[in-house]
Amino acid sequence: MRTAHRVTDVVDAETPLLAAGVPLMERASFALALAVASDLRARRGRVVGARIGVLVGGGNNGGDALIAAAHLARRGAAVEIVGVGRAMHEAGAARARAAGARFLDADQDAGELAGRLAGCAALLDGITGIGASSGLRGRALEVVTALRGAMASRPRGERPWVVAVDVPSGVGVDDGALPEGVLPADRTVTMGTAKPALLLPPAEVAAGEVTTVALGLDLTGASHAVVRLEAGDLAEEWAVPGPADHKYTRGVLGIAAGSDTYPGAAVLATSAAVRAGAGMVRYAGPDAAAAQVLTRHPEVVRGLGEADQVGRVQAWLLGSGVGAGDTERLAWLERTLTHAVERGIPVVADAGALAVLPERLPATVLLTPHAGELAGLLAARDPRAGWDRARVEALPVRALRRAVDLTGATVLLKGATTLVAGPSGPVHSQAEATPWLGTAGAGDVLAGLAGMVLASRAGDLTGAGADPELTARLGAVAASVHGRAARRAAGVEGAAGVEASRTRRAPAGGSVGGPITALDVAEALPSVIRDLLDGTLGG
Ligand SMILES: NC(=O)C1=CN([C@@H]2O[C@H](COP(=O)(O)OP(=O)(O)OC[C@H]3O[C@@H](n4cnc5c(N)ncnc54)[C@H](OP(=O)(O)O)[C@@H]3O)[C@@H](O)[C@H]2O)[C@@H](O)CC1
Ligand SMILES: Nc1ncnc2c1ncn2[C@@H]1O[C@H](COP(=O)(O)OP(=O)(O)O)[C@@H](O)[C@H]1O
Ligand SMILES: [K+]
Repeated sequence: MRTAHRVTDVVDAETPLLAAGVPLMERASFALALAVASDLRARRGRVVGARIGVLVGGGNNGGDALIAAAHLARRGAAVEIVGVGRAMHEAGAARARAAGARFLDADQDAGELAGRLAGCAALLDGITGIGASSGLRGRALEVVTALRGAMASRPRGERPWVVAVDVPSGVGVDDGALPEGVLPADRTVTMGTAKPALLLPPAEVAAGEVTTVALGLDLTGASHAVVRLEAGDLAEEWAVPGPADHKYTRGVLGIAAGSDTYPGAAVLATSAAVRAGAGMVRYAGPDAAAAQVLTRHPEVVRGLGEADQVGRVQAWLLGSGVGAGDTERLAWLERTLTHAVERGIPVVADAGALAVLPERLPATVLLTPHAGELAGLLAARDPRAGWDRARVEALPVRALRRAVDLTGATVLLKGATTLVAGPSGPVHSQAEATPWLGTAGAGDVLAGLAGMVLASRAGDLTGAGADPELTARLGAVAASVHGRAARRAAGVEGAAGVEASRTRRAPAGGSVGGPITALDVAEALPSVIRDLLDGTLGG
């Protein structure tokens, strides 16, 4: 599991150590210099003679960069420092100067400065860290903007290797905002613990590979702001049948997906559920879609009539492939959702079901909108806040939290990185998918998979002693398994592929994969789940 902590928690953990004289900045900057040296050795063979540009702001983030610059200069690098803040960490600057680093004229034309920096072997971004709010300004913004332009005009292989100090300067450290003028890093060396922006869209793409420096911070009392589940965590949450289990104890999922207009959604959602190991699927939908489901999956049981006539289920998937004009189906979904909520049955509410939500929902209802659907939901409930798709994409965590507050439900926001949060607990951020997954019907597969995961753990989700944060965690499990199945189907494999998905770059030396259909994703589920449980799945 990868985790990130909020700025206030990091500051609270640093304060007693600093008061006790623990040299946190020494540790941070030494580790930073080591990381830069090791990247330089890997990329160009040696540190000696390498030209390293260092962008320095006025606070301690600049201090980290300056002391690291001193270490690198002592190892023979040709270090060039550019101050872009109103002040400069004095002790750090003195050490860098004493070690032989050169200070470039900070007032020279930004374009000329940028041209010079763009020719460096490596660049350190030490402008701002956790002490600044989102968005660079002033001279810092001017220099970074010019630098981005200068770097973009060079061939990829001739651009400097960019290392961000703690976070890429200018990101929204806690909310993951990515304003204009952030220098995208190849690596971020983060101090003490990862910061939320390093795991959250849209800022995470600017972080590159993340290296965490252990500073000895005591964060045991601090809650995780962001959690990213890894393969071992998924295996722990996955329900594995034992000898005493049978189809009913393994979980029966009711699926009300598909319509005469979109019958395919029924096939995709049921395929995902049965392939992911549902004890049983009861399909409650129109005749034509049911016929297609049963042709493909004879093991599916048809459920007719109202919710209480369909037969017992441990969870429902409602709404995939039901359009806004399908009033009769929508009314049925609304009645079934009410029925399920009254009985404490977990529900995945997807697509059409998002249009018939009651005012308040329990956390055991998992809403699965994409950004457009979430914008619609927020615009309806929070009309004065001006939510639209672009705003949801720019501030996805804020949008997600707002939707949770307004509904009481657990919300899963689909995207290249999928976010899940409930009324309590962290934001889960899963980035295992491949862009090949952006294909029609992929969401129906996720909905069926998520429904099956909830059905298989229904006993833990409801009743006395149930963990109120489990729905969100299981939503994250489904999103991660869905993304991994997409990668397997597309032929993008390995932990390097996970990292490449997150940073939106091609995996080093690996395959970028190829096209897939939504059904391919469902079909890849059994082998991915098997490998997950065998412990052979990386990342
Ligand atoms: N404490 C320690 O010992 C340890 C601290 N550590 C390190 O310290 C970092 C935190 O340092 P911090 O608290 O000094 O704040 P920091 O991130 O440098 O930002 C403040 C500076 O930014 C400037 N600035 C602000 N907004 C801006 C903007 N929009 N655009 C441009 N500039 C802007 C602001 O300028 P001003 O507003 O004064 O003009 C001020 O100069 C942390 O991330 C980690 O790297 C680690 O080494 C562990 C030990
Ligand atoms: N660029 C991307 N990278 C990774 N995953 C993506 C990308 N674009 C979309 N996805 C995933 O594909 C699925 C699309 O779902 P959705 O938008 O509901 O499509 P549909 O309604 O056609 O099923 C979601 O799980 C989403 O996370
Ligand atoms: K920084």
